[in-house]
Amino acid sequence: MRIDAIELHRVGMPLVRPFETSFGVQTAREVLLIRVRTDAGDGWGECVAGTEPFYSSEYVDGAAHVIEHYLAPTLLRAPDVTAASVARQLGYVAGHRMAKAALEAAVLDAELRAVGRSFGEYFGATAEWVDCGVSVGIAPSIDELLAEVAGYVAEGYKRIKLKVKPGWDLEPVARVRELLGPDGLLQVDANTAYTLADAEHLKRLDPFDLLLIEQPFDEEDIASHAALAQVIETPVCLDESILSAAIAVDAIERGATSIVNIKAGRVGGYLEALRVHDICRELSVPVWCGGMLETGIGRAANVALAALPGFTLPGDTSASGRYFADDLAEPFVLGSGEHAGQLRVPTGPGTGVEVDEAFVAARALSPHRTLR
Ligand SMILES: O=C(O)CCC(=O)N[C@@H](C(=O)O)c1ccccc1
Repeated sequence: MRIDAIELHRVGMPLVRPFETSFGVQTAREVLLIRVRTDAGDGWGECVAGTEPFYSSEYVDGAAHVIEHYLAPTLLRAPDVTAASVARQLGYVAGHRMAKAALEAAVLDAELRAVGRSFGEYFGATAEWVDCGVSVGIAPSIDELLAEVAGYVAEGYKRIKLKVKPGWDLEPVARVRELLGPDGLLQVDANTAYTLADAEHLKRLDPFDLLLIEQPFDEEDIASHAALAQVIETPVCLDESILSAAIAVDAIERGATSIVNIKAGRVGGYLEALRVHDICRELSVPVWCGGMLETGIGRAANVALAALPGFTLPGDTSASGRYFADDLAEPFVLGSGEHAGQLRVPTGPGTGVEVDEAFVAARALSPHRTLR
């Protein structure tokens, strides 16, 4: 395809409730959306970089800058661009995986819409519905945490993930385990808030039969995660550390992770996410789909990804209403009956969602940029 223009849209989306993690509190998403205009039609992609460089080194202003000054000009100059060529064409720029992923996703959306294929069909999805978990932030009090969790259980979510940090871990986990009962699926996410010195403390989570403990240590400290895995029963799962399929293999082979959280934006795009899925499947390592508070664009793509056979654990593919009162596309709503706690995999061309351009314009934080 020839890319004629690349649009950058900055949209403000308030969260239905504050979302607190070990690295801060979010009350809104400032999301960068990409629309590519090609000779085969348009496509939308979503950049998962947050407003601040706290989850990773990427942040939305940086992503917009590197797209405007490096990545978009390269694709606009190229005589032919396909989703499969984007990573190679942009490889001369180091890092900036979330920015690259947004462009690749937009190109993939345009490419697949042009031939009437869905993301799910292109990825090799084997399910029509995916099991959904939900991520629960650090709460002002235990009672407020329990009320929020009870609400999600009532909505049918298949798995609860609690954000933890030093001082907010054992008691919240104990109380939520009590609320869920012994069979409820429960896991925790530390977002690098601990160090190996906390190993004995983290071992005290073992009696609560957690599915996993996610990213307890610094994203570059693979060795400490391997050491922790030797002393605790709870399986260790990496998120921030896993930037590519190659790093996933290294972490798995070093015993640092026995379950992998896959986020397309973190690894540079959905095509690399497929490679992570495939290598984890070969190594018999379960994966699940992480979330970055995506709008309907990224949420649709994540649900399609989560429909692959290696995604055997419920992911953070929650209903749109978990985060947003209104979304830029038809909201994702949990199924009922036999599909309780599940989201249906979109079957329309590309992501399968139609972006409400009036919504995007109305929520624009600044005039959109059109690069040619
Ligand atoms: O369900 C979601 O989309 C959010 C899931 C979630 O907890 N995401 C966390 C994470 O550390 O994985 C996150 C949120 C915002 C920004 C970065 C990371």
